[in-house]
Amino acid sequence: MESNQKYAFESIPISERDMNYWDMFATWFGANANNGTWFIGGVIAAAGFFGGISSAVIASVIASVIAFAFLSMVGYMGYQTGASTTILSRAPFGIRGSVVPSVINLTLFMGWTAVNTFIAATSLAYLFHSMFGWALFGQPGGYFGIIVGIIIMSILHLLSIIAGPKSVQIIERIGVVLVIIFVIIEVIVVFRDVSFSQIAKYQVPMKSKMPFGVALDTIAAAALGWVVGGADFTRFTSSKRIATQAPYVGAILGMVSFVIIGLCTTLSVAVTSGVFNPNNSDPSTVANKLGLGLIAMVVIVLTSMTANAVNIQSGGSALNNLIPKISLNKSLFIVTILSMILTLVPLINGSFLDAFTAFLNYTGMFLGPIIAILVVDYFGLSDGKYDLKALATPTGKYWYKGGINWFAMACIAIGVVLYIGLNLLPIVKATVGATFISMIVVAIVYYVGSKLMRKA
Ligand SMILES: O=c1cc[nH]c(=O)[nH]1
Repeated sequence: MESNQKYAFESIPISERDMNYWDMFATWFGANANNGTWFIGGVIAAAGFFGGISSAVIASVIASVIAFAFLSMVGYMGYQTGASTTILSRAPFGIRGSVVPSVINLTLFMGWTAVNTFIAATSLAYLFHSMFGWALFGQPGGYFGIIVGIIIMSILHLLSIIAGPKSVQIIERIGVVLVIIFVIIEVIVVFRDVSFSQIAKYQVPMKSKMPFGVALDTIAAAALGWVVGGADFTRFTSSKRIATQAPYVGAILGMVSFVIIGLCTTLSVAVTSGVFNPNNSDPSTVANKLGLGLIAMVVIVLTSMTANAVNIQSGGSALNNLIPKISLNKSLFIVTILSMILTLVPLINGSFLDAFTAFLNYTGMFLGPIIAILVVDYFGLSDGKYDLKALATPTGKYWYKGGINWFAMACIAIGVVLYIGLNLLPIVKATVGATFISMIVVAIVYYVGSKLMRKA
């Protein structure tokens, strides 16, 4: 425990770190191979094809190769210091200023937990419909099945975090093997009905076409959403390779494979029904339309558990930084319950796709600048070393002015304004997207500005 009462935090000593290579691979594969990614694959299927290759696949490979390089970097920071991402954010943003990235992390991870839970609950509602004849969501009386689904998923989430990081570790170890087996079965079923060439030849209707840069931004937002949880897990690892390589490989494979599954299943429905509707990209609806039944529903529930175990642990770590008095295990419990309540929002809001798109924009806008600042501060301005005592010491070097580094805050604001502005330019939307450009600009401004201020 790095002590200074109010701002004390736990740095995991090397002797207590027990996450091996497979754990890290499974954690990040399981995190990314999830319902949300599947849904995104279906949505960005609208980007069409480029030279016979799906633009969604190209976008997912490019964006995840770039974005997950930051997961490795943040992973390295966690391994070196034994501290969580939000604790590390005290160095660039200030001990009090770290409240900003912590609140963003907390809302982000609770939001993702809600997204994955909602999709899984929709699947359970389909099962209840076929088993007990309960109405589906969208039909009169359809709230009952989905609410029961949300409660069941939340109980499963509580079980998966019951022993804190230890039970998350067990869930990932077992869950990922099951996910891989079921997904293989599912892919076989999809390609029994529709051939690969039928999918590859499918022309997305002009009115539904998604520009390439938007597809890139969508994957970037999803991938960067994991980056801010990186150190929360690698602080339990004992080698550089486990902390950097395993998350990178696992995350890319999980993300790209589930984008491909979402893409293929959504396009299969479009090929067989003649109607392309990204609103119906959610795995439950698609699986049901393709007659995948029980297998798909099991995959959806399992992937929701493996992804949400990671979401809840990262959300819990953020809450822990905000209110250090609450233990990590209590924080996990609170985050699970709050996420369950948040899952009810799409029931009121009406369109799940609209709520999800707005949420992705929120995450893309804030995460790019925060991650750029975190990484530049550690590797560029601090030579890859933080003073752990000072991270918990008011009056120390991470206290800045009143506990806040206002320059880092201004850089977040620059990044957000830039992201919004770039999104207004059709050329950016059609090509590189706004996320990575705003990250590069923020990184340069923060690096140069900080150097100049240190000299002055
Ligand atoms: O893509 C993401 C990022 C964070 N959490 C998720 O569930 N999905």
